[in-house]
Amino acid sequence: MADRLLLDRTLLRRYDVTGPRYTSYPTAAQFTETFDAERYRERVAWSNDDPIPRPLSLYVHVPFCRTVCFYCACNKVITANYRRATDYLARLIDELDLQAALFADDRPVEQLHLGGGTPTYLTDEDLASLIDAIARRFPMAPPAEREFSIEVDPRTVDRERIRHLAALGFNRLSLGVQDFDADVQKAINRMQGVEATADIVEEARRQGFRSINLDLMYGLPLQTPERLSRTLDAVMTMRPDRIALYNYAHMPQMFRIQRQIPDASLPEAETKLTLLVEAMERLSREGYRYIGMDHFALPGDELAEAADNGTLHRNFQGYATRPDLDLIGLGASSIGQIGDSFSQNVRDPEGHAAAVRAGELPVWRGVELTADDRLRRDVIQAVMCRGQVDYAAIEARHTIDFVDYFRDALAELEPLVADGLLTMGRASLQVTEKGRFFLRNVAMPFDAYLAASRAERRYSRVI
Ligand SMILES: C=Cc1c2[nH]c(c1C)Cc1[nH]c(c(CCC(=O)O)c1C)Cc1[nH]c(c(C)c1CCC(=O)O)Cc1[nH]c(c(C)c1C=C)C2
Ligand SMILES: C[C@H]1O[C@@H](n2cnc3c(N)ncnc32)[C@H](O)[C@@H]1O
Ligand code: MET
Ligand code: SF4
Repeated sequence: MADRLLLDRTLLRRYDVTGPRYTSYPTAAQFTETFDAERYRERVAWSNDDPIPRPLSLYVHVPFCRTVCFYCACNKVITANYRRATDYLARLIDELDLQAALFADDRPVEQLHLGGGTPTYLTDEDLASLIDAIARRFPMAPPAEREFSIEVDPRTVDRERIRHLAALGFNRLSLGVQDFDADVQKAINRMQGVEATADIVEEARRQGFRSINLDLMYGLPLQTPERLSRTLDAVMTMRPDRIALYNYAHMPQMFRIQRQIPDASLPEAETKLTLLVEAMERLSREGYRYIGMDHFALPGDELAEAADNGTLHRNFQGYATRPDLDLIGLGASSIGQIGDSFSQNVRDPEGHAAAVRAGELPVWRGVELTADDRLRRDVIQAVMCRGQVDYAAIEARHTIDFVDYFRDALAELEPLVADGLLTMGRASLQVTEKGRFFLRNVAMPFDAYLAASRAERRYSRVI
């Protein structure tokens, strides 16, 4: 790998257009209500009939938080009333009953992810009963084959709680940090000490967690290159296996709470570029590999190895190392993927509760992939995960003539070739070192839905 990052500010400006993040294709914007609970049940039945039963991945959404962070774009409910969590947990168990009845019993749970909101809003006892409820209804893969991860708000846990999470079988952690500067923290309503965070990372290491991720953000109010640099000093003392560095998407018309962040407190476009470039250069100097999009990993981490081996995959959690698990989404707003279909639950906990109480799956919307969707998904995955598209491989899987089918897309990519972001041969296209930072710009011409959704301007910018 090049020891110097080829991040070019001119190119960053030129390619800062709006676009999806391709955690799925089609993206959630293409989900419709014609895909309902009935269709979901049908898809699960088909998936049970596959000759090789696919193992399962479970995502459980826990929407509660004690306090609100002003930047937050997640689906969450801020409450100090723990009864809401108790009630929600009971409804999750109702939903587990409905789901477990659909799946054949030769399909073990190999992956479990608790996300939010704040899963650690739940007490140790309630987290234990949630895991227990899952294990009573689904066969669990043997411990060595399990990947159990949880999003942890460091402000809600201590060393003892980390030991408890390890005892429950969790082997991966993702910690929210964002920025350690006190002024930035005040501006985002998230006070969080370096030492408490470092303690948690240390305890997680001691407990043998396989991978520890820290979430950081750039473009936050009052953030300066100096402040972000000091945050990175602190982060480097912890040396997490993975780092997610998200671009703060400020969309106050869509996320009301962001109105607490005055526009004037946000860094200007040029400063934001400096924040990104300097942070990326720093992470690179510190030995982190750039995986793609917002993700970095230390060499040794499974994500970095998958990137090297070309076995990386993209899913709703970002990048992943395993393909071909069927994903069951549980809880409000969660997304599932069964074979060639996606589905999403209703967004609000009340709607979720009403459905499962009535004995109905809380499916809100979804999509079944057409042959064209599957083809384009394959190409977009190749771009996002390997930075390379081998035409013959795609042709073999989808019986098309690549150059003929994607004539328009390839023409749209010509300017990117001219800018040195990719090379195009007769048999393949290849993203260059310089182009790695613009994966979604390379993927976008292959997206058949983009023209329409772009008109609605619903996506955040690349930088
Ligand atoms: C972990 C929580 C997050 C979820 N999404 C995001 C976070 C941090 C980030 C995010 N999601 C959206 C945007 C804006 C535009 C973009 O980059 O695509 C950002 C920064 C899209 C979005 N998320 C929700 C809504 C209503 C929208 C806009 C409409 C759309 O594009 O479909 C709410 C929402 N976010 C998350 C979930 C599970 C959820 C509820 C359905 C996760
Ligand atoms: C799950 C992670 O998503 C990130 N996150 C939360 N809200 C936003 C936003 N508006 N823009 C970008 N990233 C965000 C935080 O880093 C959090 O830890
Ligand atoms: N709520 C947790 C935190 O902020 C996890 C990331 S945000 C969904 O730390
Ligand atoms: S960032 Fe995490 S803790 Fe903060 S409001 Fe969003 S979900 Fe809750």
